[in-house]
Amino acid sequence: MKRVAPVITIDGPSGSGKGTVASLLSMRLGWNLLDSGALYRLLALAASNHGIDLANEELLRVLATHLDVQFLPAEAEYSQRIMLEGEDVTNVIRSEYVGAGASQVAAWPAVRSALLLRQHAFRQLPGLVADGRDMGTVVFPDASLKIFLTASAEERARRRFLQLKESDSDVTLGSLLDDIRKRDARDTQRTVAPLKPAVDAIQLDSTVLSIEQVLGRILEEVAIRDLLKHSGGLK
Ligand SMILES: Nc1ncnc2c1ncn2[C@@H]1O[C@H](COP(=O)(O)OP(=O)(O)O)[C@@H](O)[C@H]1O
Ligand SMILES: Nc1ccn([C@H]2C[C@H](O)[C@@H](COP(=O)(O)OP(=O)(O)O)O2)c(=O)n1
Repeated sequence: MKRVAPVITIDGPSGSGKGTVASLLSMRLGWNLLDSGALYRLLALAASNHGIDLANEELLRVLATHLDVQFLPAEAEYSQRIMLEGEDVTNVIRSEYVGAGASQVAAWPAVRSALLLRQHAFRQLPGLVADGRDMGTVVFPDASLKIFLTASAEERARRRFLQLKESDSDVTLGSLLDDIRKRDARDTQRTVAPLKPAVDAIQLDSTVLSIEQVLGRILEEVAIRDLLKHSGGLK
């Protein structure tokens, strides 16, 4: 019988550390990585490039279906290179402007359905680490391990500020806290696939935990579930 690849999901609000931890975890396990938020970010950027209104659900659905994207394996320590229509947009899609657009396009049911198959295609042996908002609730409800990662809004804004201040001299801590609160509200209150912990998720508050401590907690759960039994141990 064909073995189905196991999945670990990491969901949570912006700045909780999902992307960093998912990327490190996928490298430690030697598993594939799905940064689902990048898909929504790419769609928002493509819409802006093609002059498509973020309120036009039908045009966004068509764009999502035909989105020309590539995720190239990490060359640097922990980042994939992300291409849109042949152009490297790895850094461009990380701006708060694109993040806010992503949160808007992500509220449309037709957009979410159009991106579902693409997300399932990342599920390949030996396993997948998937991060986002609805990985454990909607996209991979049968995941072997589900983590819901949080941190206080103030700590998440502080992290984002440290991350963005080098490349964007306009950002302030106050404006980022405001953006984070707006995005939290939109992502948790939408009708389809809202941000919420799966009933079987382990909740981790990273406010006072380091990245290594969060990774350590997740690796403990991986060991408890014996998730590496087919893939030859940690890298
Ligand atoms: N536990 C942590 N403690 C301190 N900084 C963190 C922690 N987790 C992540 N960070 C930093 O916070 C920023 C946002 O993390 P990221 O992984 O992009 O979050 P998310 O994907 O949840 O939005 C990054 O600069 C990252 O290095
Ligand atoms: N599985 C997902 C992933 C992201 N989204 C939406 C909601 C988020 O505000 C945007 C951007 O997601 P992303 O994970 O890249 O954002 P953060 O790194 O957490 O700030 O996309 C979603 O609706 N479902």
